[in-house]
Amino acid sequence: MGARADVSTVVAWLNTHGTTLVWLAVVLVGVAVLHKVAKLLRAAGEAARLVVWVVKVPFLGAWWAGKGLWWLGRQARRFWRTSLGLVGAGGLVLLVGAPSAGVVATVALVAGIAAWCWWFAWRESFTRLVGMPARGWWRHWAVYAPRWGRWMRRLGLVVKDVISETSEGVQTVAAVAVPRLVRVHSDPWWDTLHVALAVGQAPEDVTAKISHLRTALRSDRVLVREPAPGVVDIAVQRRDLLATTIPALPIPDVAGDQVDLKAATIGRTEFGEPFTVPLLGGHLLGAGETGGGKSSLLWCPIRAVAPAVRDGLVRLWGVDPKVLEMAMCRPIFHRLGTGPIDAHAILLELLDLLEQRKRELAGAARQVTITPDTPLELLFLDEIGALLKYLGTRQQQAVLAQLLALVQTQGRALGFGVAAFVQDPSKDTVPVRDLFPNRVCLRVRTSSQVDMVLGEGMRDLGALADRIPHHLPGVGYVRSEDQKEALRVRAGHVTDGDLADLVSVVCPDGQSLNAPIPEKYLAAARGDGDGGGGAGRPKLRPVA
Ligand SMILES: Nc1ncnc2c1ncn2[C@@H]1O[C@H](COP(=O)(O)OP(=O)(O)OP(=O)(O)O)[C@@H](O)[C@H]1O
Repeated sequence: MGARADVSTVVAWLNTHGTTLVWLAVVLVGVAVLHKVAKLLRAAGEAARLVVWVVKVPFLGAWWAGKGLWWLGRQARRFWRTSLGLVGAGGLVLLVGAPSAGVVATVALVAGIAAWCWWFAWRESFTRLVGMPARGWWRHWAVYAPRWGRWMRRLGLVVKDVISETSEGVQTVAAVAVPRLVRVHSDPWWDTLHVALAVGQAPEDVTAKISHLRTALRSDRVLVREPAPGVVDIAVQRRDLLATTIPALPIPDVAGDQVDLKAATIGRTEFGEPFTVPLLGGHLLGAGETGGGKSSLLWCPIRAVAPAVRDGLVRLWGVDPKVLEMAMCRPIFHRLGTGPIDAHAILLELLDLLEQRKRELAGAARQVTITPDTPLELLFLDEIGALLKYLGTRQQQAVLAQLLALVQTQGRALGFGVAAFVQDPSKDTVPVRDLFPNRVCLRVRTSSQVDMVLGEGMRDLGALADRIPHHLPGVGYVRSEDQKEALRVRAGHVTDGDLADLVSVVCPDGQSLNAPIPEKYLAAARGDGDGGGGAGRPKLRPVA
């Protein structure tokens, strides 16, 4: 009775839940089937991937091989000398077989002897054709290339392709481009690194790192130039060409009309080239503290044009408040003065000549031709600061500055030039400073004085005139109208003997070219004349 009741209970339960059980079973079987199918598919996928790889590998191999060949081709083209050498050597080995050690040693010995003979007999051509390229190649690969990437990264001279950047500043960088060191040119004094900039860089980025480059390259002097768009030359000084005194250059043994008045050679640049200054068509300002060597900037240009002075194509006018310097060569000066009254009188006379030349040339020419009738009138002002700031009254100084500015602004095309020298180059001392297109900054006291002389930012570009040591008088930096960066230069050292030579060349028969300043101009300068015929020009009161 009890057992029958149990069975009927189970049947009743099954009647109620049978469908559910069937569905459960179906689901379980479904899951099992799916699991099986998934396993089968995975196995098939792996097999398929394998098939894909089997097909892909040859293509990938071909792709990488092609890429490698392309890279090799580019390297072979870039380093064509090395490539040709390797091909030649390889061809030789193929033709005659590998040489024995004895043959290699003999060839090396013969080549060494031949090179030595070449060097001994024709040093210049050997240096140019063998020495410098070999040194450049060696320094490229042994010195610069191994460190190049590291230096560029540390100096921040790389360009990053930033894909994204989080708010915390974390960047995702796809690639880093480093400026390419293309070639190194090397001579005994300088290495010049030709660098191709990366896209995203400007030459100014490199210029801004000059100080850092000096530290990295362990060099006293680094210059950056832009020979072509996207390319910079970084010149690294290895030895200083200006470390030893340069004797005064010989006075040119030529006729006066052969003298180049637009480029008088007065010394040497840091690259061993002639250091020239334009005397016709340009005014020159030389600044430097006491003992800086300003006298060489005075005498070297005069020595350079001495034959033209002798032949009457150049006339020298001088004002020297210190008296001693120019008096050494009084006979070669057309006029020579010492104080503000003399300076004033000389400027009045020059302005009269200038007016006269203006009248003669008006309508006939825009530029004077230098002849004995219309010579180059060169005015030298030693210690212009004394004339414009320290001597005389404020009014006298102001008038002198005004007259000088007139000569400077109107005289260039008419054949009038001014060369002035000063210890303190501030505007306060030399208000006409900006009227000198050519400037030389010898050793100065402060870094700000460098920019005063050479122009804004020139010290940052490497013109460290405030760091010129005391044992290098005559060394300075020059910036002329057509140069962006300042060049380091040294003027020749002019001794008393050289000055005596100068006088004997300019006045061979012993006759002096010097004449006193005409009284009418002196009277005008003192305030008791009519200004030398220069109506309307400012007059000076007598010096107290
Ligand atoms: N180019 C040069 N090379 C080597 N020595 C030089 C050169 N120029 C000048 N000197 C020497 O340096 C010293 C100072 O030179 P210099 O008298 O020209 O200085 P300075 O700038 O005119 O000074 P100051 O303003 O006090 O007259 C002198 O002994 C001179 O012989």
